[in-house]
Amino acid sequence: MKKINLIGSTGSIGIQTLDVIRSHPEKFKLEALSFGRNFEEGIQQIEEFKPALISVSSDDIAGKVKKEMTYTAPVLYGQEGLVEAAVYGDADLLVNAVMGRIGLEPTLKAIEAGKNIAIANKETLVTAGHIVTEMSRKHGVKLIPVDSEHSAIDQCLHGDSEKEVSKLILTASGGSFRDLSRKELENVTVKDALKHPNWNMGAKITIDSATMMNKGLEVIEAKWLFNMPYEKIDVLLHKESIIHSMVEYIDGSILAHLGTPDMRVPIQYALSEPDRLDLKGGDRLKLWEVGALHFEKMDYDRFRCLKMAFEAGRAGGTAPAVLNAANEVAVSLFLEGKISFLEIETFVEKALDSHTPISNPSLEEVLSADKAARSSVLTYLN
Ligand SMILES: NC(=O)C1=CN([C@@H]2O[C@H](COP(=O)(O)OP(=O)(O)OC[C@H]3O[C@@H](n4cnc5c(N)ncnc54)[C@H](OP(=O)(O)O)[C@@H]3O)[C@@H](O)[C@H]2O)C=CC1
Ligand SMILES: CC(=O)[C@@H](O)[C@H](O)COP(=O)(O)O
Ligand SMILES: [Mn+2]
Repeated sequence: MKKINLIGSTGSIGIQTLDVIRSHPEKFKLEALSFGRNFEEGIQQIEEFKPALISVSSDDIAGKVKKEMTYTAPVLYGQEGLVEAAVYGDADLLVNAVMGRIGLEPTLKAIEAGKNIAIANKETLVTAGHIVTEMSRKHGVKLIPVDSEHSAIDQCLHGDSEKEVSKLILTASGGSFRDLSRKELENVTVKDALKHPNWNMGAKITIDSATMMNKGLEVIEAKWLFNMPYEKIDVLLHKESIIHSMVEYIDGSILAHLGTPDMRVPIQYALSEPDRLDLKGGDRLKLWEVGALHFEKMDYDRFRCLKMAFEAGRAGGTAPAVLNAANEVAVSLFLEGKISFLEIETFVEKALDSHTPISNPSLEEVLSADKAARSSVLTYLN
């Protein structure tokens, strides 16, 4: 029986993680659970899974939970509570399904506590990949990808040596606006941006897919998860999201991972690897129904966020933390209707232009670059 701590339980990845746990009660047990503000979803999860520790974003939500729950367990809140939920008890695995850089501290603390990490929270690896990977090596814990592309690559690699790999090929759907020109992007709405063609995900990552920043963050995530130089990471436009990613070997062979766009597949694999379990429910891929798969070379002028992410990744040091922090703030401003879609990339570009990266930064230097980038983006509003 694998014991699991889950942070971000009420989000898209969190809910699907609980679905996997629910469908294999003989394999998985939920120990601790953390969510933010979604009380309705959270209280149902608490009553169903009866975790031994709960954490929420604030004191007022914690009060509501304590009043409503029908058994006794500690209910913590805030950043401290989030960390406590991540490191709780003798869980074997932390599933990090929170959105954004807030996932960094619980990840580091869980690594120190010797927990393997199933990581959906890509912002953590983008912000401080060098620290997270170094600490996981030091403490002998595994970083198991949940992101569909990285799970696909992990499954293709199957432990193969880096030396035999010539390229990791990340596929990109193109997001909600893939067929629009840059001119047409000037007036797109939040509502339209939130309509991803293939995946049903949280709001922030759906906007990241539309700007192609998601793929940029994934390039940096791949660099850290697979210890690959940027020269060996490529992105290919593939509008069907059927091939989740590929690995090209030095002899020219390419291995690809295919499946329906269903995040329960990589989530379940991250929980059970190296074993595979039945996927209960969900469609099987019927290639005769799909008919044809399409591929296009990436246009870096059209998708400038992807270009910026490659540049920030290559610059290294604190640059990826600034890219991520500026993007988190810009996306939330867009979702609040305060800036236009194209201003997301303009704001991120400005934050990167005004930042001089520090190489091999400490955690404090990373967090201070992150904080400064968040404040500077707000000043671009006026
Ligand atoms: N969705 C997907 O299919 C994929 C997502 N990812 C990555 O996984 C991560 C999660 O994405 P997704 O599930 O879409 O995001 P969602 O926005 O759907 O969910 C985010 C979760 O984090 C919780 N949360 C937010 N703030 C806090 C806080 N202060 N304390 C505790 N919990 C908090 C939210 O709680 P609440 O809602 O209760 O406030 C929610 O449970 C992201 O990094 C994303 O890039 C990667 C691949 C695919
Ligand atoms: C499901 C998942 O992993 C997302 O990151 C997805 O890949 C988004 O798709 P695109 O960024 O390719 O549009
Ligand atoms: Mn992905």
